Formats: sequence, C-alpha cells, structure tokens
Amino acid sequence: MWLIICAVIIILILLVLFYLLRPMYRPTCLLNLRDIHVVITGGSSGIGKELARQLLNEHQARVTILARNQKRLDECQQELAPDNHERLLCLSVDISGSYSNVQKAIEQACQYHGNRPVSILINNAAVFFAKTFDETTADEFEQMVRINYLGAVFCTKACLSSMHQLGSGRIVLISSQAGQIGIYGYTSYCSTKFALKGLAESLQMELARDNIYVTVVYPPDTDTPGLAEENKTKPIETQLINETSGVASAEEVARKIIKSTQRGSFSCWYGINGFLLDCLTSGAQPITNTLELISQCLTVGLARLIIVGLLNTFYTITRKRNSNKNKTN
Ligand SMILES: NC(=O)C1=CN([C@@H]2O[C@H](COP(=O)(O)OP(=O)(O)OC[C@H]3O[C@@H](n4cnc5c(N)ncnc54)[C@H](OP(=O)(O)O)[C@@H]3O)[C@@H](O)[C@H]2O)C=CC1
Ligand SMILES: CCCCCCCCCCCCCCCC(=O)[C@@H](N)CO
Repeated sequence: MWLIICAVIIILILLVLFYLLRPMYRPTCLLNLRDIHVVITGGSSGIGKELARQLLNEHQARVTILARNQKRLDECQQELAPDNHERLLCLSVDISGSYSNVQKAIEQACQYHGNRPVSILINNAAVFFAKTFDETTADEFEQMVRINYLGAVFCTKACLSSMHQLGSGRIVLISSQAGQIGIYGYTSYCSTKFALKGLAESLQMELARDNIYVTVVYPPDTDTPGLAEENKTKPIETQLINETSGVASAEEVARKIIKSTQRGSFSCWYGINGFLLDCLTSGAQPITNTLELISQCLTVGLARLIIVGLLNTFYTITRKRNSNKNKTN
C-alpha cells in the first residue's frame, strides 16, 4: 500500500517538474533545407566554406556567401558550384563596414535567388590572432569588435525583415570554446565571442514569438586556413591550453552546425569537453529540450570541479613561462 502511495507521489512530483521545466519555446519541426536561401558570412574559407559545400551538395539549399577578398570568392564559386552557378552567389562585402552596404548586399542576394527571403543566416566571419593584452594594439581591439561582434549585428539586422516576411527563420552565431572560457592570449578574441552569447540570449527572448530560433556554436580548434595562420604566431601558453580540447575537422564542425540549426537548438557543442563547457556555462540560457536541462543540472557541479582542476594547470603553464622569460631578461 505504502509503496503504491510513494510511487504515485514520485510520479506526481516528476510530472510537475517536467511541466515546470518544459522548454520555453520549441521549433515546430525539423527545418527542410531544400531550395531555401542560406546566407553564410565568411563562406570563402574554412568552416564557412565547408558549410556552403554541405548545404549545396547534401541539402540542395541556395547559398549566398559574403566575404571581402574577390579572388578567394571567385575560387570558391569555381570549386563549390562549377556548373551550377545559379544556386551559389559569392558577394564581396566587408560586414564590418557600413550598415547600408551590408543591407544592399542582402537585398542583392535575395533578388539573385529569385526574390527568396533569407531563411537562415550563419554569422561565421571573424578574424582571430593570439597575443597578450599588452601586445594587442587599440586598433586591433577595434577591428576585432567591428568584425566579430558588430559584423554579426549588422548582418542579423539586415536579414530579420526576410525572416519576419517568412514567419520563421534561423540565426546562427559562430562563437568558440574561447567564448565560454577566458584564455591566455585571447583578451580581444574571447571578449568578442563572449559578447555573441549575450546577443543570442536577448535576441532569442525577443524572437521566440516570431518562430525565429537562435543557435550559438562553440567549436574547439578547427583545422582551417584561419587556424594555420593563427598558429604562426600563437604564444606557447595559448597553444598548450587549446590542446586540451584537441583539433576538430571543418567537416564535422559544419555537419553539427547544420543539424543544430535545423533543430533550432540554442547551443551547439563538440565532444565531451564541449558538453561539460555547455553545462558549466549554461547560466540563464534558454532550453529547447527537457532532458538537456536535466543533464545540465546533474553535471554543472562536476563540471565546475573539473574546470577548477584544469585552471590550476593553465595557471601553472602561464606562470612557468613568465618565470622563464624573467630568467632570460
Ligand atoms: N578555426 C578555428 O580553430 C576556430 C574557429 N572558430 C570560429 O569559426 C569561424 C570561422 O573560422 P575559420 O573557418 O577558421 O576562419 P578563416 O580565417 O578560415 O575564414 C574566415 C572567413 O571570414 C571572412 N571574413 C573575415 N573578415 C571579414 C569581413 N570583415 N567581412 C566579410 N568577411 C570576412 C574571410 O574572408 P575575407 O578575409 O576575404 O573577408 C573568410 O572567408 C570564426 O567565427 C571563428 O572565430 C571557432 C573556434 C575555432
Ligand atoms: C568543464 C570542463 C571543460 C574542459 C575543457 C576546457 C578546455 C579549454 C580549451 C579551450 C580551447 C579553445 C579553442 C579556441 C579555438 C578558437 O577559437 C581559435 N582557434 C580561433 O582563434
């Protein structure tokens, strides 16, 4: 008798919990990508280019790539859509320049794709280099904020009317694991990537009622031309810390971005470290799935313990180098 009463009480508590913890918004269905218009900033290299490739070849989407360098854009057009020109438009624009230029580029893109409004915007373009705060110039800080943060704001602003027109949409912000944890050498980069999460949380609260879903992506180091360039001057401290999460391929990173975007998940992470970092930094981020929330609640304490252990190692790495430098001086 008591057993049955206990079981009923437990079930009731679970039901109430599930009701209280239900997602605050939920995409109606998995987004079908066929023939829809996807805009990818920074799609002429690395992760952006791989996204364009998969969207074109595996999902038959229509793609617009925005980047600055015309030569790289031409090569991209040749490589990604040699005999299918009408599905891919490569446009040269600096997303951190004037807002009206970005707006014009988006208008031109919609016209090119048969007046198709933008269904998905992937804010992927960014610049990155690793230098200490002291070594980073004021101009470099400004450039980083302009491209990595303001560029995403401008493109999002320019695409929103499209999504309102459609009555649905997806906005993807490519952050980084360096947008979840502060790292030696990334004072300028981390700040811009952290900023994207604040933008995403507020934007999602505004747009959930319009059926527009925001996804923030947190890749680890990823094998791209951008990473190869960064590695040429990366301080050893930054290199050693980043190695904790290993190096992913652009192919796997792009694949999960597309899946998370179709689902409308709020965050997109990679591997066990990515999962733990997402739990650790879940804070007040919205949930799209009750099980996700339960796993975060159960793991957050453990993740905090692990990160404190790791931080000890990271601080040892940075102190050691400083004492070596001091000895040689
Ligand atoms: N690779 C990595 O290890 C990781 C990367 N990320 C993030 O993933 C994203 C892509 O990185 P990745 O593929 O390595 O980058 P790449 O450096 O390989 O490519 C960057 C792209 O952005 C474009 N771009 C840069 N500035 C502008 C601008 N002002 N206006 C328009 N386009 C611009 C570049 O073209 P052009 O110069 O011609 O304009 C290029 O197409 C970035 O947001 C990065 O922060 C996150 C974690 C790890
Ligand atoms: C709770 C336990 C979690 C443990 C994991 C902690 C690991 C920290 C490693 C961070 C790696 C950051 C890579 C940045 C890549 C990037 O964005 C650049 N390549 C571009 O500059």
